[in-house]
Amino acid sequence: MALDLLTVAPDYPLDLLTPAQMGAVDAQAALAGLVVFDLMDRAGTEVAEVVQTRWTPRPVLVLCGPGNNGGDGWVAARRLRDAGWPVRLVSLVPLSALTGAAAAHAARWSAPVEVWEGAGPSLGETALIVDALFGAGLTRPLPPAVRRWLARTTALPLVAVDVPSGLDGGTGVPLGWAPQAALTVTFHRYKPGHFIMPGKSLCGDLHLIDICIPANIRPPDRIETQLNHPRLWQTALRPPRLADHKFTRGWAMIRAGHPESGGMAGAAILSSRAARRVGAGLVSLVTPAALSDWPGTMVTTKPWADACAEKRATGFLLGPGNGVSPATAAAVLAAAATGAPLVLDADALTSFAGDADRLRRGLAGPCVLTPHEGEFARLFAGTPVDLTQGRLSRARQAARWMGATIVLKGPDTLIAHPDGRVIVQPWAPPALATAGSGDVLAGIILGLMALGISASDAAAAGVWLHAAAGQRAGAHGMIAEDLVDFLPEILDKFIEKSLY
Ligand SMILES: NC(=O)C1=CN([C@@H]2O[C@H](COP(=O)(O)OP(=O)(O)OC[C@H]3O[C@@H](n4cnc5c(N)ncnc54)[C@H](OP(=O)(O)O)[C@@H]3O)[C@@H](O)[C@H]2O)[C@@H](O)CC1
Ligand SMILES: Nc1ncnc2c1ncn2[C@@H]1O[C@H](COP(=O)(O)OP(=O)(O)O)[C@@H](O)[C@H]1O
Ligand SMILES: [K+]
Repeated sequence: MALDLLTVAPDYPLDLLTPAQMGAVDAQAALAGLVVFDLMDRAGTEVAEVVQTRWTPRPVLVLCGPGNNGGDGWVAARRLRDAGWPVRLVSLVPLSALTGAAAAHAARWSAPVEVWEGAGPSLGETALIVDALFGAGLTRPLPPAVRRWLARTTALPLVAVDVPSGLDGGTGVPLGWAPQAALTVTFHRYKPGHFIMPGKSLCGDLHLIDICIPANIRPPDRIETQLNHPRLWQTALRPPRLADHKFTRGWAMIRAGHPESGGMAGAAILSSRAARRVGAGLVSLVTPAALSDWPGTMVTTKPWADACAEKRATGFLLGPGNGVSPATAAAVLAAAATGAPLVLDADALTSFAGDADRLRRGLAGPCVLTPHEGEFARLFAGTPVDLTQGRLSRARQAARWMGATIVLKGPDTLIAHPDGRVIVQPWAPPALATAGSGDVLAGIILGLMALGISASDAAAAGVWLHAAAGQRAGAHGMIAEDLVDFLPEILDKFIEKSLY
């Protein structure tokens, strides 16, 4: 699912349901009188529709599993055959093993059935595979023969029903292995695994189908994972007000590195530009070297302790180009002790590698940590965070343990809050993978927090605005410096107009 990030109100359901929550919704739907046979009919019919929209008629092989995912496959096969497509249907289990709605739909299939044997079916003329083997709630790896067969057919496009079979819909992590889909068609609500790597990549293009389960049928427990959306944070963004002066719009302090201490001053400069562009009233680069940047950026060579003592400071950022050192760690703890909003990135995180508990104990106010995978692994090694888990679980554990918002960056940036909620931002142009783009993100989040926006809103809004700037900058030739220049026009779309 591609998305225009410059759209203020894109239309998609935010809630991501775990397989257990989806199961609970199914059960409640049944209690409410919805018939599984009908839901399956709609699901399989829509799969066939999507296939016909994307491909011209061609020999298709539909693989049906033992459960309801397989049931969807029987319906899709029937619809494609009715539409004149050459369809082969392969059932993983003998038909006598099917139950419920899947068995009922299998009974409506009037053409030959191949039952899986040994190494699996021959491919023959097959030009397209529909994978209706297992759904998002798979709890164990694919049978080895199925895995080997699927691994041999990678040259053919594969349409996954609900998820590529083998992918854990709750985490985005394959249970051992899952095939690469060209297209995944899922039902009622997206699952976390559709958006979290490597699941996001394995699903290919995503289609969400409304199978007419009413929206008021919800799982009994709290939905803890959501897609990012402007409506989560848009009202927190505020225009300049008539009575504002620069100090009411926040004063952000950024610690800049010194080349002699292994630091790179350019990173902090990028952050300062971004913090200013999102509206912080004043931004100071606190630096041991004499830096020059945009004339409106305040540059001071005073000691970091003096910056921390500035009572009017409303936010601190440490890390970009700071150098990994005990001095950086000490500077972080000094800023943290003020209780003012804090953003920690890059070297500020790595300076606590092996000693994350010291950072945890030092945090006294709202804090956002913005690690990429490498920084995350270094910081949380040796903590209770289980680094063998997938990104969603790790980000969630880390935020809970640290008591801070964690922005785990990547093509599927996760914004995890200490209360267990995780916001997923699966849309970001890969051109953002360029040095300095993370420094811009840290500066955006800092600027928003310095304006008085909460850590959770600043992180979610910041990640969106950063990705939108990347999208606006275009696919080619974008450098981190460019991102900052697109922020004004992007903010203009998202912030209500100022009256004065
Ligand atoms: N309302 C909705 O949302 C709707 C949902 N719909 C569809 O339902 C799908 C979910 O269906 P589902 O719960 O039946 O799960 P699914 O994966 O098809 O089968 C589980 C079966 O597989 C078996 N099994 C598991 N692993 C195995 C293995 N490695 N090797 C062998 N067997 C294994 C397992 O056996 P068991 O673990 O009990 O031994 C069980 O029998 C969902 O993805 C969507 O496509 C639609 O119909 C429209 C309405
Ligand atoms: N493949 C990708 N697709 C989308 N966004 C990406 C991708 N790779 C990196 N990004 C984003 O680019 C930024 C890179 O940040 P980071 O790794 O800290 O770079 P730097 O430290 O050089 O500024 C992050 O916001 C990250 O989410
Ligand atoms: K499947």
